[in-house]
Amino acid sequence: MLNKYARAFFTRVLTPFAALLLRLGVSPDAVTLIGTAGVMAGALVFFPMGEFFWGTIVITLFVFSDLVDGNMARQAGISSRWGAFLDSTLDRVADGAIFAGFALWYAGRGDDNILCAVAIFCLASGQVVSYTKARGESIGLPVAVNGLVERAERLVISLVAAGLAGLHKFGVPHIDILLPIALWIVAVGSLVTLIQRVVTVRRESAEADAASAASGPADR
Ligand SMILES: CCCCCCCC/C=C\CCCCCCCC(=O)OC[C@H](COP(=O)(O)O[C@@H]1[C@H](O)[C@H](OP(=O)(O)O)[C@@H](O)[C@H](O)[C@H]1O)OC(=O)CCCCCCC/C=C\CCCCCCCC
Ligand SMILES: Nc1ccn([C@@H]2O[C@H](COP(=O)(O)O)[C@@H](O)[C@H]2O)c(=O)n1
Ligand SMILES: [Mg+2]
Ligand SMILES: [Mg+2]
Repeated sequence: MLNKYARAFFTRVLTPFAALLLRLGVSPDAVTLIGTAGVMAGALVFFPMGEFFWGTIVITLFVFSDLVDGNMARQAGISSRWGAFLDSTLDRVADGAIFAGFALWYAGRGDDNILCAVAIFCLASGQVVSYTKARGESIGLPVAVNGLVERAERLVISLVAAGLAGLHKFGVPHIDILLPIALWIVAVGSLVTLIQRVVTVRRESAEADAASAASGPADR
């Protein structure tokens, strides 16, 4: 949903910045790599220490690089298969670091085995949700469904909650409850999304197999 409705807005806002980076000689690949490194540092340095406010600030500074890199590539007319591969692959790395950061907190000083497990479930299910689309498309299916909770939703729900939960350290009472709530929402939402995508791929592959059986040998 966010990908559909918010992308156009962010494209307008980020286009001048993307143009500036191109004029400075920065490449889209460099933005992809630096953005991922920044997200990883924010998540894996701050979250395991329970510094959710500062971790979220650092991650937010870098996570928008994922919208800037493609914008730069399109403006410069240098969108490439390699760029698409690098972008998607490093998305998985960045997402893994964010939910690993939460899991490490709950495995350590956060001391909550259930929330640690929920964070690990968010990590794994998010990766599988993205994989369903990538694998479905690689076998020639349209995978014409995005589902309830795509990557943008996973990030916005968990990062907004983490940033606000971090205000607990500044004296805001009870606000830390937002992070567990967000993790549960992302976990359940990712499971629903996974089921939506698997059902779609199952239907599309049955249709494609039936069509190729009618016209010749199956191509798998
Ligand atoms: C005192 C208050 C303190 C609180 C501090 C809060 C600070 C702000 C907190 C959070 C901000 C979070 C922003 C997160 C922005 C995410 C942007 C982003 O990178 O989105 C990526 C997304 C997808 O990009 P791609 O097409 O490159 O990726 C594809 C995708 O990953 C597919 O995965 P799948 O969906 O299938 O699982 C893969 O299949 C594919 O391979 C891959 O290529 O981009 C978008 O979706 C574009 C839309 C972005 C919308 C961002 C909205 C941000 C909105 C609000 C944030 C600010 C809110 C502030 C609230 C403050 C509260 C007080
Ligand atoms: N280093 C890069 C990064 C991205 N691309 C191209 O942009 C597409 C992704 O667009 P986003 O707005 O989601 O970043 C991607 O599929 C590539 O075509 C690139 O070429 N090089
Ligand atoms: Mg990108
Ligand atoms: Mg991306």
